[in-house]
This record gives sequence, C-alpha cells and structure tokens, in this order.
Amino acid sequence: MTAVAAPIERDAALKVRGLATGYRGRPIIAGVDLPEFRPGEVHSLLGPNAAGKSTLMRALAGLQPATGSVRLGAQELIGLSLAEHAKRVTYMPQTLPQGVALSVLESVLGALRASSTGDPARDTHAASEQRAVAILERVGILHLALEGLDRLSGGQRQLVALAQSLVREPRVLLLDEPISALDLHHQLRVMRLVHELARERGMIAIMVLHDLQIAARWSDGIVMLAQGAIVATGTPVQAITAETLARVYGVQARVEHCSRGSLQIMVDDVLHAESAAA
Ligand SMILES: Nc1ncnc2c1ncn2[C@@H]1O[C@H](COP(=O)(O)OP(=O)(O)OP(=O)(O)O)[C@@H](O)[C@H]1O
Repeated sequence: MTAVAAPIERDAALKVRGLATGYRGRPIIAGVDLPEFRPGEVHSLLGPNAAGKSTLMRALAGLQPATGSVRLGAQELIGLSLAEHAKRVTYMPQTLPQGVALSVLESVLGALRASSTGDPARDTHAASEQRAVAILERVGILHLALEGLDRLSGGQRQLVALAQSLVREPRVLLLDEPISALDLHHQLRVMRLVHELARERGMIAIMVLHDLQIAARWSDGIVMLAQGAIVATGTPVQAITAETLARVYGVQARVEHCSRGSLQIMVDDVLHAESAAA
C-alpha cells in the first residue's frame, strides 16, 4: 500500500531499522540497523564485491521492495510512492545509461524536471537553466554543457551523472561508486564537492566506495558490510582497523593514525582466500 507523504522536512535525520531486501526470494540484506545519518554528514558504505552495498542503496532509494523502517525525520519512506521517494532521496547508480541522444545541459535539465517541486518560481525555464549551469560549473564540466552525452569519456560521463544527481537537491544523496572512473584530481574534487554540498544544504550523503583511504579522509561515518550484514560502524578511526580489514576484505593491513587525525592504510598482503568475507 502506498503511504501518504508529509511535507519534506529540512534538517531531518535518516534512521534505518531492520531493513531487509533481496531478489525474488533470495535474501541479500538481512534486517540491518544502521547508525543514524544526520543532516550535513557524509558516510561511506564499504565492503567486498557482492556484499550487498548496491542492493542496500537501491532499497534506501525505494528502487526495490524492502521491509523494515527507513525514516527521514517523521516520514517513513518504505511504502511511499516512487515519485514521493525520489523527491527526498536521489540515487546515482554504478552504471550509467548509454545511447542517450542529449547534450550534457539537456540531460541535467531533464533530471531537474523529473524532480519538479510544483513551485512555479523554482521551476521556470530560466531558474532551471541557472541551477543546471551552476551545478555544471561546480562539478567542473561547464565546458561540456553543449557536448552530446554519447561523445563523452567514461570519467566525463560519471561527472555528468553526479551533476544530474546534485541538481535535484535531494535531502539524501546516495552515490554508488561515484569516483570509480575518475582520475586522482577529479576524485578529490568530487569528494570535496560532495562534502561541501552536504554541509551547505544540510544534505545527507551516503557513498559506496572501494578506496579506503579516500573514505577515511572524507567521511563522518563508515558502515562496513559483508555478506549482507553489518561488520563495523563508527568514525573512520573506529571502523577501519587491521582487524575489520582482515575480516571484511581478507587482507593483512596496517592502519596508522597520522598527527592531523587522518588514517594511513597500508595493505601488505592477502590472507588465505577463505578469510575474505565475500
Ligand atoms: N538484479 C539482481 N538479481 C538477482 N541478484 C542480484 C541482482 N543484483 C545483485 N544481485 C546479487 O546480490 C548480491 C549483492 O550484489 P550487490 O550488487 O548489492 O553487491 P555490491 O556489494 O554492490 O558489489 P560490488 O562491490 O561488486 O558492486 C550478489 O550476490 C549479486 O549476485
């Protein structure tokens, strides 16, 4: 049954309790409780291949059936229509659609239209174009505005997908491996931008990342997932330890605390294959 949507709250925390989901009778995420995600925070979801990270993100985005509770402030999201869900939560998938005959700017405007609020002042063509151009500028791809999507490199396409997600100004932004196709410069640029926008907008950002060093540097909180279950949560210092890396990834690693509070993670070797959680 589709639940009735309340007005969208700003400054609402996201609380996930007993979330379970899977595919046609095959459970993947088995009733997980996640730490509270507060407005303005950036969190990283880590774990080996096939741990269930994308499945969990898709369930949070309302893109596949789930049971349990996903509450944004007073609003329960499970059972909400996809349209109401999408006004609050935006999901950027790992793989991007191909063969779309649009320019970069048109595609960002299309994403914006899809999240129309019904506010006539906000939804005018001029206001929309201004927002689309502003986000392309912040992502660093304004020079690609009139380029066709089909003519872009993989990394450029990933930046466009990010712009499409950011322009919607969701309360909760879910990014599935948003830097996997990017060079070092753009990886840092994207992480900084997501961090800045989370703080500016009071947005909750949750990202799937495979780069532990980047996750440690830019995240307020970490969730480590293996085989559909939570293995560790907390600040990067609490969650990323030699012990959790051995359990989750089956690697022998050293984790050193640097003077400025950051972590240095050095992976020395793989442990026996059967030690990995995947
Ligand atoms: N559409 C689907 N239908 C059936 N099973 C699926 C589907 N998508 C994923 N799975 C299965 O669910 C499990 C979790 O997959 P998921 O994509 O969530 O993992 P992940 O942690 O995101 O992995 P990766 O790091 O490799 O992207 C895997 O065993 C996978 O085979």
